[in-house]
Amino acid sequence: MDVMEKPLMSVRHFHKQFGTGCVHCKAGRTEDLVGNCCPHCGTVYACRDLNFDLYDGEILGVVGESGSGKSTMMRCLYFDQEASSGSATIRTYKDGRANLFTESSQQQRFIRNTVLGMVYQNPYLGLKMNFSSIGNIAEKLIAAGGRNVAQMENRGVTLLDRVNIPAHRRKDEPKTFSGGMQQRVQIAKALSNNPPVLLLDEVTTGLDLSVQANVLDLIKQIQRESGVSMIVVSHDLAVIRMLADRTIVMLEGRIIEQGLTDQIMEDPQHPYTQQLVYSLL
Ligand SMILES: Nc1ncnc2c1ncn2[C@@H]1O[C@H](COP(=O)(O)OP(=O)(O)OP(=O)(O)O)[C@@H](O)[C@H]1O
Repeated sequence: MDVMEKPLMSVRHFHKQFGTGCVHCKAGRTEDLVGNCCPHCGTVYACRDLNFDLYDGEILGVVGESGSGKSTMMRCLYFDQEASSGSATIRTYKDGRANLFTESSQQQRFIRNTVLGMVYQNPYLGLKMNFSSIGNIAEKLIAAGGRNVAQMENRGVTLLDRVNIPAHRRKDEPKTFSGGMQQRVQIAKALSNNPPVLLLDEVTTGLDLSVQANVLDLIKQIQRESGVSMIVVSHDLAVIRMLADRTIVMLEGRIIEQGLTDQIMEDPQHPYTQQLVYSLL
């Protein structure tokens, strides 16, 4: 990555809270909260003033303990939840001039179908379990305006082959697949419209170690071959170390450290990051 290049995606002052806040916590200042929560009104400040960039062809890792706000950030970036404030822009969408968070729901649907791909930890969120695998891919292609059945079928075959789903299982429903296979179908579906940005939220959590390694290898290989930029969330620093060029460390809704993954591994600055890194040794 050239540090002078223009980011593909930029997130600025992104904030997400659950609850309206009260006189004690209105500003969401750290000193008024217990962890990420106001002890007076119970408002949760899940993401606070997050600022980061994603560059072309890079994998950006987001690591942090359970409850640090990682999934909330991903859900807001994919419009599953509404951001409370802040902005997200993507250079390939309206020349990077539109705040994705404030676009109309129709435009957000368009962005989901053409600019972003999402792979959830829970494949039930990303797949229609009663559709065939190839049908899941066709669904996404149709949502983005695809109408030519033969072309969609070809695309589905190519993608399922790409993620190593055997040809004779293309017509099978993902509910009959193993966890690793379901994640691979999700990845194929997320890639179907060649989005410039892929979001992956704890995609290997809960899988056996060998299956996990297989999915991680696939992600790395896809990134190398297609050059798609990715944001990869995991509570597991080992996963992030394996995948990410740069890493963001989150704690209680805030970014406490960010930089090159190698640098963070070799010289963690924040005591929480130090703890994470030392626990790997
Ligand atoms: N719908 C909700 N209503 C209230 N609080 C919520 C809601 N969703 C998430 N939170 C809170 O927001 C904070 C961040 O949760 P989030 O799921 O983003 O964390 P995480 O880092 O992804 O952890 P995990 O990996 O365990 O999901 C937590 O304190 C959580 O309890």
